[in-house]
Amino acid sequence: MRKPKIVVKNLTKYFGDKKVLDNISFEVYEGEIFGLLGHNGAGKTTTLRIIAGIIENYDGSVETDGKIGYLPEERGLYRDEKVFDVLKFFGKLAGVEGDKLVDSINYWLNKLKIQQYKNFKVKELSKGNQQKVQFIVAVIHDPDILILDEPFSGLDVANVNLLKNIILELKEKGKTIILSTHQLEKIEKLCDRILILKKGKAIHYGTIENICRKMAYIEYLENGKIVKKELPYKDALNILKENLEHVVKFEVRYSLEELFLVEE
Ligand SMILES: Nc1ncnc2c1ncn2[C@@H]1O[C@H](COP(=O)(O)OP(=O)(O)OP(=O)(O)O)[C@@H](O)[C@H]1O
Repeated sequence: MRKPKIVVKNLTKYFGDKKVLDNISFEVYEGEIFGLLGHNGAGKTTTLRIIAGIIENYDGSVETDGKIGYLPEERGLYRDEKVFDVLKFFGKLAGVEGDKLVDSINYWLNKLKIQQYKNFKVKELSKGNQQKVQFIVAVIHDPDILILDEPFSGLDVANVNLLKNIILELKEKGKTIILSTHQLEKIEKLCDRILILKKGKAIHYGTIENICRKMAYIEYLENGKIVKKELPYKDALNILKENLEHVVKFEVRYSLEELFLVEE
């Protein structure tokens, strides 16, 4: 049995009269990357803020087991201070001291490829690099559970990949990661399981394979020309059988897109 590190049961949250979370339940296991998906306003940030302990007033129960690191959606750092000093400040706040803190800061600055900005003021950094500093704030105290609200927003492709690899490495180390995004293509290959929120309701919960329609991408030769198609798995399989010697490429894919984008 895998150990749950986050257990959310019947979570309901109102802001005034407005119900923004409606009876949400899910678990996140140790060593798992869990994705919260949904359009703007679906309730992702509210869910993460509750798990992080920032919002305390809600119905239902939320249990976490371990030290938490949190990357908020609204990034906020001391802009006039130097990167190193900001990290030292937040590290101390999170209970890390002395050489251990300095080592941790340097480790993460190198890892995120921003060591050269160590003595720059935060405001002198690009938005993407500021975001990396904020990410370091979330991991500086070596948390067991990492809560990342829209970690990829504002990053270019190279940095999205850099951060993805770091998240995968943290998972390998047994960390539990929950992240939110409204850009499903960013997490399709990253998350072990997902929860799709729609207007405060959980509409799908499980592995991407179970939630999504199984599709296939196929490339085959027809009359000397290459035909490229993405179609339902079963149909692709038929083409594969009929054109076995002409098939160049066959890949199984999962279409989250359709399901995610459907509006009532
Ligand atoms: N402090 C607040 N006071 C009142 N309403 C709020 C507050 N915080 C969030 N809401 C409302 O709750 C709903 C859910 O917001 P939330 O930020 O959780 O969604 P989200 O899925 O994270 O969206 P986004 O991708 O835009 O951040 C929205 O309708 C939002 O306007």
